[in-house]
Amino acid sequence: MLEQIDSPYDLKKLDKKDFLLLCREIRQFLIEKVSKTGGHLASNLGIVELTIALHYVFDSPVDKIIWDVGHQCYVHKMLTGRKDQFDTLRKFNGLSGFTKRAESVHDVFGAGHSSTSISAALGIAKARDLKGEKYSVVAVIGDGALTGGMALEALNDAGRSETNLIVVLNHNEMSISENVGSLSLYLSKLRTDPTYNKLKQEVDNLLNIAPPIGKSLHKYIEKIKDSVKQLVVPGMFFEEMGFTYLGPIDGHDVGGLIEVLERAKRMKGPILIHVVTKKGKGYKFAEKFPEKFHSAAPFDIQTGKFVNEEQETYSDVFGKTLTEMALKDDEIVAITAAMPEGTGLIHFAKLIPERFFDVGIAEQHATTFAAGMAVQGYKPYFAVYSTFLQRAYDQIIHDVCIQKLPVVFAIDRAGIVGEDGETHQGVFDLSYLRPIPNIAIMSPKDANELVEMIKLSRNLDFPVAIRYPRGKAGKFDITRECSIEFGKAELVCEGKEIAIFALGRMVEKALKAKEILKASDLQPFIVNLRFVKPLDEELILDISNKVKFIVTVEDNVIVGGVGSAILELLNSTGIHKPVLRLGFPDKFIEQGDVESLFKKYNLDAESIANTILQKYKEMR
Ligand SMILES: Cc1ncc(C[n+]2csc(CCOP(=O)(O)OP(=O)(O)O)c2C)c(N)n1
Ligand SMILES: CC(=O)[C@@H](O)[C@H](O)COP(=O)(O)O
Ligand SMILES: [Mg+2]
Repeated sequence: MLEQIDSPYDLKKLDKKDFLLLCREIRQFLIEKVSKTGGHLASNLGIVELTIALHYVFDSPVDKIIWDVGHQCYVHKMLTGRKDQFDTLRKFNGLSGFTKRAESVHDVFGAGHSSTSISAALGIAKARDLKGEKYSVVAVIGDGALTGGMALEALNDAGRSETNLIVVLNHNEMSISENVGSLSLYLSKLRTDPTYNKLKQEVDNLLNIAPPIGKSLHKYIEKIKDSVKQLVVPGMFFEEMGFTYLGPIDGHDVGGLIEVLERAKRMKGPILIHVVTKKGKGYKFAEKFPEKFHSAAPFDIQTGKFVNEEQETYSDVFGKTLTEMALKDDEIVAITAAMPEGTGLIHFAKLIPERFFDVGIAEQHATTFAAGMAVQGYKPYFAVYSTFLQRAYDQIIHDVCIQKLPVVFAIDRAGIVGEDGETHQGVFDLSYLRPIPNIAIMSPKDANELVEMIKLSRNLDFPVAIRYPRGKAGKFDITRECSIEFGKAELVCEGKEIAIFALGRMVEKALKAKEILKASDLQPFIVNLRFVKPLDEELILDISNKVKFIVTVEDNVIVGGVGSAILELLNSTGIHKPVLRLGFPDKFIEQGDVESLFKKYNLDAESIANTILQKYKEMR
């Protein structure tokens, strides 16, 4: 079946009875490919039937299908002519793991971050109406993504509009972890309440025989239908927001899905279709552990085991250290915006559930919620990926920093993250945090320093950001006492003529570059900066005065990063020496494995050494 499909048009030629086999083939394909490349397996396994039905009923790219987050778009990519590229999924120069406008006309709106689809869809629908054009606009959003503020803002706006717009809610009761919040409970109630479903079905059936009955009777039945809903499911959230609610629908029955989508296509105004699916469907390990197979590393299909599973990550170091501290310290609270596994806070959640808060995909709310807890004397640690904290910029400024509240931002996935690509690279946090008054920013060179920084942050009574990378951490000692002094850098090796000021994981690369430079008789000073704000001005100026030229190395964009901070410092103190700032250029960094990307952007040890050598030669 799959062989025959290179476009949605091919799908429409299939007999509906063939869909069962097609679904099986698609699942097999996904499991085989993702077991090698890694990727968002569980979400895609769950959305096979829905994607087929969507492409069967709608005419992409004339009709617009907008995927929220975009992590569940693999089947969509397979059906829109990209299945032959799956060996390159998420690789350097390969197929993106998200929707991407540059990749296909069928990817109407690019994504990676959550909860944008309804806003984008409403914008597209309004543009269509202004231009007097005719096509359907469909947003596909998960129940996790629906916990994001933007999705609710968009529902609020769309519901009161007369715009023709279809929102398909893919309800699998999972975000990455179990979904949270009252909306999630409400959806579960809709999904499981048999009385409601039966009554509703009966009324719906009555309505479906509308032609023979008069207009007034039809209206009357509509009214009854509304009252029944009111009676049985108080609130009817979506209908009261102005949407026509259709559902819940079995999301693994292609025929049923096609029927409801066709019906929705003919209806006017904003429609919400509630589709019930199982995350991970069709692969027993993904069904059992959907959170592990959400963003899966390569794995063995037979055993479901991941490659390198045992090694601990920076996130584990953070989670375990904070848990250890919080077991002895009642004031520590931990907050995540739907990332308990990814941030390592799962360790905390298991042992201290009463002081662990998963607020849903709601980074803005999480930040101000942390501020509120700090006002009441708690010490909140909000663990969040660098890229997702971008969402909460005003909350950091307005709610935390202006009030100088002692919230700690544990910024995970800082620097490049690799395969998730440009939407997820954490290369802006230094630049967006540095200008904010009252916040301290630090970054450990290794896992042990991370342990110490977390301990140091406990007694700082102002906002703090600790940034650390994605990935394996190496050995660490959780009992390590804090030997780091606030605002002080570490002189790692003495040298002459050249100074390298490096931050975080770039310290290791600077040290390797120093080894390479030995062959050219160069011996730079190496400074582990530790602090971006405040900078260790004394040490930086002292070393800068001793050398001919200065190099800064960071895994942030150069614009506004720590190199810029040092340049500003030197400038303000009248030291005018050449400063070579190494970091990421002023562009979005593409997907690929982290080491290839470091190489491409001349940030691997060898390239750093070469660039320094070249600069040194130019100066002589
Ligand atoms: C702003 C933002 N925060 C967090 C994430 C991480 N994230 C990606 S997918 C996801 C869960 C989405 O759940 P849902 O929408 O229900 O989709 P499912 O995987 O269940 O199909 C999360 C938390 C993100 N992409 N964007
Ligand atoms: C789609 C999304 O935003 C997450 O699933 C993300 O891809 C997870 O990244 P990690 O694999 O680094 O936890
Ligand atoms: Mg979900």
